[in-house]
Amino acid sequence: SDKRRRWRRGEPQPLAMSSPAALREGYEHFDPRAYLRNNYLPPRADFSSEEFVVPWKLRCLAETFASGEIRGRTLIDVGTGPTIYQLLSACDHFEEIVATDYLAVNREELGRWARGEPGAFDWSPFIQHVCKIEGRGEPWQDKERRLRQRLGRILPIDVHRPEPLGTPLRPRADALLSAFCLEAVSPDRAAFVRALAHLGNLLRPGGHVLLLGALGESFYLAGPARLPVVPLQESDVREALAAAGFALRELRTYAMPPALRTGVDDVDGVFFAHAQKPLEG
Ligand SMILES: Nc1ncnc2c1ncn2[C@@H]1O[C@@H](CSCCNC[C@@H]2Cc3ccc([N+](=O)[O-])cc3CN2)[C@@H](O)[C@H]1O
Repeated sequence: SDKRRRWRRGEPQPLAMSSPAALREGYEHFDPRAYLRNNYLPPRADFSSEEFVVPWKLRCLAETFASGEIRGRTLIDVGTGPTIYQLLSACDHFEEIVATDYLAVNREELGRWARGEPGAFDWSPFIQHVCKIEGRGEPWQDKERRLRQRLGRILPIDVHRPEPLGTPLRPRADALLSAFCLEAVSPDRAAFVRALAHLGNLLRPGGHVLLLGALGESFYLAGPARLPVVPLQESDVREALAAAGFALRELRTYAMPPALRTGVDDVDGVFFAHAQKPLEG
């Protein structure tokens, strides 16, 4: 794409902020409610057909956890942001879900939902859809209650640090999930690979990695904030996982339909990767 050619030629990107310091400054203006509105209300939160992006994302996760292979004591979610949809299928298989985010405003938004406080974002359409596709006839309120019970720590994180939590996570997590975070906080592909390698320190050998992310995205809006994103292709994701020492199990991609290209970003598509940290790691 011309975005990529511009990026490859090193031409100045519109509003690109090429350093971690500039990115940090950009995130000072991140508005969680605007971000939720942009991505988790209609038209993107359209559950009427599997061809829409939210059902596609939820199905990737539901199908991956359905086998029961991915389970254990702790799953850590990296760059949770203000969203919990990505944890709905995971929460059946782990005693504790550790949520993390760089911004206090996002950790506070998560806390409001976890405590069932008024004014928290309404995730019930997502919970109802996940219960439907998991096909166990589970009342959505049961799923909501279980995630709230298992959503334990909500911690600050910075993926640019070798120890993203500031101190080593002990015991290390049995699984790690990250949705739309790394490409949105890395100035370039090399930083994306380094961040991915840092996440490896949080995971036990043999642990599973589940990544959801944007393809071909160069910016996104979150209220007053306009954040730069490193545009990734499927091959970049494969190479980054290998470079970070993970063994790829499955990679699926989704092309964003015109109806969902709403101007809140310039996403071309979405990827879902399931990988594993080698046992001898
Ligand atoms: N240094 C850092 N370390 C860790 N987390 C950090 C750091 N800096 C910021 N953060 C944290 O990471 C951020 C995660 S939100 C990033 C948004 N990614 C782009 C956005 C997402 C999205 C969602 C859904 C769909 N779709 O089609 O369904 C498309 C798209 C494409 N646009 C934010 O929570 C920030 O607080």
